[in-house]
Amino acid sequence: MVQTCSVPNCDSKLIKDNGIIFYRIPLHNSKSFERWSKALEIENWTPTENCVVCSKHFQKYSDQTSPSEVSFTDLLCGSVLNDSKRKICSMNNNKRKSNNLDHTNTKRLQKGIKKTIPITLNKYGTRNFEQGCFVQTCQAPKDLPLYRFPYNNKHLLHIWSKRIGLSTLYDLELYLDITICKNHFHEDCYDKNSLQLKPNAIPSINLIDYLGPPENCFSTTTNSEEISMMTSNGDHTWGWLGSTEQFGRISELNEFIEIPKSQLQDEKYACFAQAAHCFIYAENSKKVFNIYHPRATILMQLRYDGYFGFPGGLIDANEDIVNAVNREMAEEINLNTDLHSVTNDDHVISHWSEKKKLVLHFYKLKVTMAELIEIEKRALLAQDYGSEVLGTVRIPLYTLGDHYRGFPVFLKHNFIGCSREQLIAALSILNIMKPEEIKLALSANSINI
Ligand SMILES: O=c1[nH]cnc2c1ncn2[C@H]1C[C@H](O)[C@@H](COP(=O)(O)OP(=O)(O)O)O1
Repeated sequence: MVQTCSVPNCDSKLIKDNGIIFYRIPLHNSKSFERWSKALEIENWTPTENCVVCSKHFQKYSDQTSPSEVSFTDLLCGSVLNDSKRKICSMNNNKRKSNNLDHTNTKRLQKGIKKTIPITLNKYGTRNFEQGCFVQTCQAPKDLPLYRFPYNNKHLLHIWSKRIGLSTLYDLELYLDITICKNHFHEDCYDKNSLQLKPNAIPSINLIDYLGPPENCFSTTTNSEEISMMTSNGDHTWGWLGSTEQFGRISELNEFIEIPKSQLQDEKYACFAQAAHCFIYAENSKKVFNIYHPRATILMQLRYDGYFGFPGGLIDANEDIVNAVNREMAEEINLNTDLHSVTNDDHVISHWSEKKKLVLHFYKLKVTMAELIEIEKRALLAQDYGSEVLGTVRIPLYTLGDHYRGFPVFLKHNFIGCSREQLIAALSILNIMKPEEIKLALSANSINI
């Protein structure tokens, strides 16, 4: 059956070389969809995924020639409307009503967590998606055209995913909510006039996880190994999950640099993603096994990706840093923030990574030993316990007689982001350990035992 334009009384047909371009209806963006319906003066419209609108209904394209291959699934229609030069006929710029975006799916994808999550539906009964570029380090202007993920082509989808730093293929429905902007595609990838993506185009520019030539912007081969990794339910991803997510990748040596306190407000850091974490600790003089001086009791956590880290997380847009770290602690360890919360005065240190385009702030929260035990107990009931957080742990701050087991062994684990640097800095700044003790622990070697 030949695809026809969905607008009543329009008989345009999707036929190669007839000069008409077809656009998918933005079903997943309630704001755009509302504007389209109004502009096309169609009431009670319930189009399906296959419905399209032809270029006759767009001012710019009304008398232009389409590219010979029309791929109407690639260009996100909302972005056409966002561009003031290309407005849909008779469209008026109504004030936008806020819609009910569900950020959870995107966050899960960024984390690498495979989960079945309820999707919010907008008033049309279709899915909302978070408009914007999914590449976490993208600094391109927000109004660039956005492209949907090629979720009808698993091979291509897998390559897109890997190029933008998702190490595995997730539930296809999660990809429906996310888009990548034009900033990541070589100019050969799209038609200069229509901005439609060409078949097999893949992102190759301004990507943290792809450093190859930008010309490598079309998928040409079918790699059977890659295909065997593809799954729509994530069951065969063991060994891959969370291994290379952009922010979560293991850091390179000296990748994180301390930001002097006087420079924390610098414009330079404002465009980076920001996260804040917290060092919860209590003074403790009770000897371990009646032998070892514990110095203090400090909580870290085993994360879903196998790394150790501190409670905390990414700061949402327009969210205050201190509010963010308190919110994250409530989510991750069920901290009662009415009793315990950090303030600006609890700031310990901040770092940044130019490569990850990430700024990491670190705060302290001092409690009594009795309170710390309560915090540990409450953590088992946290919303994120068993998924993002696999448990809180105390750090062994003593060293056994072999000069290796204890704190030196703990430091040999894998730590997320700059949490190892944060731990070492806090121990020293808060006078929990002497610099020479820390140095000794860092240089201790298993050959001694
Ligand atoms: O404890 C930490 N110390 C320093 N950096 C950290 C720590 N934990 C995570 N990170 C880095 C690397 C992460 O990918 C980002 C985001 O943090 P995360 O806690 O995973 O964020 P959400 O809970 O997903 O918001 O910060």
